[in-house]
Amino acid sequence: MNKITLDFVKKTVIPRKSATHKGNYGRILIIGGNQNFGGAAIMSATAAVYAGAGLVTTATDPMNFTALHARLPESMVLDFNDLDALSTMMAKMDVVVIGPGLGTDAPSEQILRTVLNQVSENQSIIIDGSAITLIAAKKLTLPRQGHLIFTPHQMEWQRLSDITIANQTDANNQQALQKMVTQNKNIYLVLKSNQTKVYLPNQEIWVNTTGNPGMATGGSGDALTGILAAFIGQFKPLSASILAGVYTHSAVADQIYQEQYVVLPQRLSERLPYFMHQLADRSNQAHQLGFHF
Ligand SMILES: NC(=O)C1=CN([C@@H]2O[C@H](COP(=O)(O)OP(=O)(O)OC[C@H]3O[C@@H](n4cnc5c(N)ncnc54)[C@H](O)[C@@H]3O)[C@@H](O)[C@H]2O)[C@@H](O)CC1
Ligand SMILES: Nc1ncnc2c1ncn2[C@@H]1O[C@H](COP(=O)(O)OP(=O)(O)O)[C@@H](O)[C@H]1O
Ligand SMILES: [Mg+2]
Repeated sequence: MNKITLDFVKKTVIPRKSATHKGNYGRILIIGGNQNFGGAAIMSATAAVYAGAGLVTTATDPMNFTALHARLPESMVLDFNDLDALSTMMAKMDVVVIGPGLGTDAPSEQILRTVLNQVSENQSIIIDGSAITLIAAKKLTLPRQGHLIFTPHQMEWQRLSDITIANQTDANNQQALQKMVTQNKNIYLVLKSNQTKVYLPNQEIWVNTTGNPGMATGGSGDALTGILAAFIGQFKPLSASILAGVYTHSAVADQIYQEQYVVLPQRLSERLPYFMHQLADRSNQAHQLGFHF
């Protein structure tokens, strides 16, 4: 089993080049946040912005526009009920997150179907939360094109794979993935738990080495989706960006957990730019990230 370590992550999160602009660091679309779960979309978008995404647009229920603008003016907004506008926007995006707080009612399903139908070859789609629950419940067909990154927690993976949590062994999980590969051969599985594992299309399995129970609070997974989107939009190759994102999310949480009983996702996002600065700091030969601020 491969372990995601700090040295590995430092090879992926590299210093920025001078002759670049926001268009070089990923156009990200976050789709989620219905009238009950607006916070999920806001936490995902916040993490994406703080993890360095070049441009972030949040497609959500208009009820959330004011809160989102007030908390995160860096994000543009779109009414996710306007399916034509959503389709047009999808076509311009490098990375799409669908699911945080999307909900599972009929309008949510229409939004998800619209998005799955629009995925193009070079896009990466992070499929989380309600989107996973809906794909499982409605047996939706996966897009043939694009890179699909599923980020279920164990219960969501149970719904999608039909494997009970107790039986989610590597062998069983790989078998379920093989069935999904008949629909799309570029499927990545980030199976979240107290010991998150990442299953790559080349059959490698990577286990995360960071994380703590302070993260067991609503919104931690929403923040992960934003970090993954931002990393995929900025760094290469795709597999390394996913692994680095998983590590960074929990490594920042570990720093907070040294001082705080619970790791609030908003606090986690605030620290991302500091942590990434340290990761990319080539003068820091000691490879130590035990700083406090
Ligand atoms: N502030 C917000 O707006 C929030 C919205 N959320 C959204 O709410 C929707 C429903 O997601 P939920 O995950 O809350 O509900 P789910 O019903 O999908 O899953 C939660 C259930 O799974 C069980 N479970 C078993 N193993 C687990 C594991 N390893 N990690 C987490 N749960 C595990 C839990 O005990 C619980 O019964 C999603 O769209 C999600 O994005 C959540 O992210 C919470 C915060
Ligand atoms: N006890 C724990 N130890 C380590 N990581 C945890 C623990 N509990 C939760 N996490 C992490 O927090 C995140 C929770 O994701 P998720 O359940 O989707 O949250 P939400 O949907 O509320 O945002 C995952 O990244 C998971 O690995
Ligand atoms: Mg979740």
